[in-house]
Amino acid sequence: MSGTSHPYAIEAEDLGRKYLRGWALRECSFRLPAGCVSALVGPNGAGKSTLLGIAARLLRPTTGSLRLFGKEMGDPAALRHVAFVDQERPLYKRFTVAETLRMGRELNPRWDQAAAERIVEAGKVPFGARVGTLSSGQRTRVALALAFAKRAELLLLDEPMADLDPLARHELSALLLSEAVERGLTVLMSSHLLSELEEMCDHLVVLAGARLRMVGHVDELVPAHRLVTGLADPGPGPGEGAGVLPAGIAGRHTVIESRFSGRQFTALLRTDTDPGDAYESVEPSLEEVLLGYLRSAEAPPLISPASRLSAAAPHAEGKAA
Ligand SMILES: Nc1ncnc2c1ncn2[C@@H]1O[C@H](COP(=O)(O)OP(=O)(O)OP(=O)(O)O)[C@@H](O)[C@H]1O
Repeated sequence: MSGTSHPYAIEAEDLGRKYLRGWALRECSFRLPAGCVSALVGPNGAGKSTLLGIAARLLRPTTGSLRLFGKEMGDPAALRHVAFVDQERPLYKRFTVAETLRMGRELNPRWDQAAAERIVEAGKVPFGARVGTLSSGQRTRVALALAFAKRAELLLLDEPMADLDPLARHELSALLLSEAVERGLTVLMSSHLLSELEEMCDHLVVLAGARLRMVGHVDELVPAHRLVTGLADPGPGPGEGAGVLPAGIAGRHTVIESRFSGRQFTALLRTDTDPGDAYESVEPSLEEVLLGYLRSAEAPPLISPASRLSAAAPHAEGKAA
């Protein structure tokens, strides 16, 4: 069972991190409900590791604040709830696997040695091997064993599956899901493998160009869209392209993305009304929605009502704008 009864694992308010080259993360405000398994998605350089690093308190934000289970980041109690698996898997290379687990046991009062050993054994990683001699997938497994055995309520995982083989991915994602259900564990994991995320995650945080593009439960995000095809209106003049979106589409719905092929258009719309019989309209897949938001930087972001800081919540109401 979760040791905290707070409804939100993460509440980020105007969170930003600036480097000399520019913003790595900017104006990031959202909240992540406790108990969800959330995919952190976005292109290379979008700001995913930066967000995870701030949440793990390895990076200081330049702007804004972040609460973990209602506790401000400066509160040492906040960090007890969190385990982080860094993209680089920083482990002591000279330690053996057994020594690494012993270190975990000594540093963490809620340490679950049996869980750590199970995860290591399932990958046939020798306990006597030095970490520096392990393959990258084996090191990932040891890092995940440390994170799981800490018995944290929030797991922050930076590309946890990237160097695991398909069997290990399957096994460890099943473990994540069962822990999430049994212990009310919250997971925020970055990945580029959408197919893998679709099976595992019930929630999405999408970043592009350092800004939030989409946040919410998959069940809320996908049905808020329609993928519409139909005949385009003629373009404004010769040489201006094949056509434009019909006024009934462009004027009545939020167009996330549109494409033209001959006289046909295909548009991803954010809408709760049917575009009408003149068009063919289907619910898009998660991948179609995600790619639409990632390709169209100018499309307005979608932060679901439950993921907005301004939504009704006893502790957040005072801060809502
Ligand atoms: N220490 C740093 N100094 C300067 N710029 C940095 C630093 N760390 C990150 N950045 C920049 O911040 C931006 C966001 O980087 P970040 O690592 O958060 O992206 P990411 O979404 O995790 O990317 P990837 O999918 O490639 O891992 C990038 O443009 C990156 O170059």
